[in-house]
Amino acid sequence: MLDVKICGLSTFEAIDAAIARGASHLGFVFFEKSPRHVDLAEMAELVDYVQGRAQTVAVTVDPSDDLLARLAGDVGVDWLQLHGSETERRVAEAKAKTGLKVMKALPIAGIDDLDRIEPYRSVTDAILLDSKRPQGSNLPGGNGLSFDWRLLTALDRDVPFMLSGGLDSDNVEEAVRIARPAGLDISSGVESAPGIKDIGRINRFFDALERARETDVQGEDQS
Ligand SMILES: O=C(O)c1ccccc1NCC(=O)[C@H](O)[C@H](O)COP(=O)(O)O
Repeated sequence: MLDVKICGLSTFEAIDAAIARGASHLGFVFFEKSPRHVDLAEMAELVDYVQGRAQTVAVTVDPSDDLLARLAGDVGVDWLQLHGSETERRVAEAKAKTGLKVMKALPIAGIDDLDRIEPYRSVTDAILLDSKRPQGSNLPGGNGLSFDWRLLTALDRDVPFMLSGGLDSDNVEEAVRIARPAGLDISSGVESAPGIKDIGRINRFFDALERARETDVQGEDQS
C-alpha cells in the first residue's frame, strides 16, 4: 500500500476529502511566498482538526531554530518536511531539537542528483524526491512540474522514497509503474488554481491510483 501525502492544504473540507480517500499524510506549507502558505495559528487549527486521522506534515524551507520549536510545540505536527538547502547536519539537528519525524526533500533533474540521497538516509525518516525549481519560480516546491521518473530505475531498490513533482490523475499510473515509489506526494495536480484545492481532482487522483493498483495486481497474477 502506497503512502499518499496531499500537500498545501488550507481548508477543513479538503482535509476531510483527502482523509476519506485514504491519504496517509497531510502537508501544510509555511513559506510566505507560497500561495499555499498558512501561518502558525492557522496551521495549529488545521492540525487540531485532523485529530490523528492522518499524519500531519509542516512543510518548511531552511527553518530557524525558533520556527522549529514553535512547529513542535505550539503547532504539534507529526512531521517536518525540509524543502530548502538543509545539510545532513542541519537535518539531524532539526530532528534532535524537535523530536519530530523528518522528511528531507531533494530535487532531481539528472542521474548525478541521485548521489545526494545516500548521505541523508541515516538522518531522516523519509526522503522525498521532487523536481528542481524551474528558472523564474520563487517556490522550491509545488511547481507542478515532473522530472524524468526513468532516472529512478537506477536507484537501489532498498531506498524507499516518496515521489513528488507534477503528479496528477492522468500520469500517476505511469509514475508508479516506472518509479516504484514507497509513497506519493501531490499538490498542484489536485488544485483548480495555485493554493485552491479541488475536491473533484482529489477524488479523481485517488480513483486513478486505485486503477493503477488494480492493473498492478492483475500484472502480478499473470506473471
Ligand atoms: O507547495 C508549495 O507551495 C511549497 C512551497 C515551498 C516549499 C515546498 C512547497 N511544496 C512542497 C511539496 O511537498 C509539494 O507537494 C511538492 O513539491 C509537489 O508539488 P506539485 O508539483 O505541485 O505536486
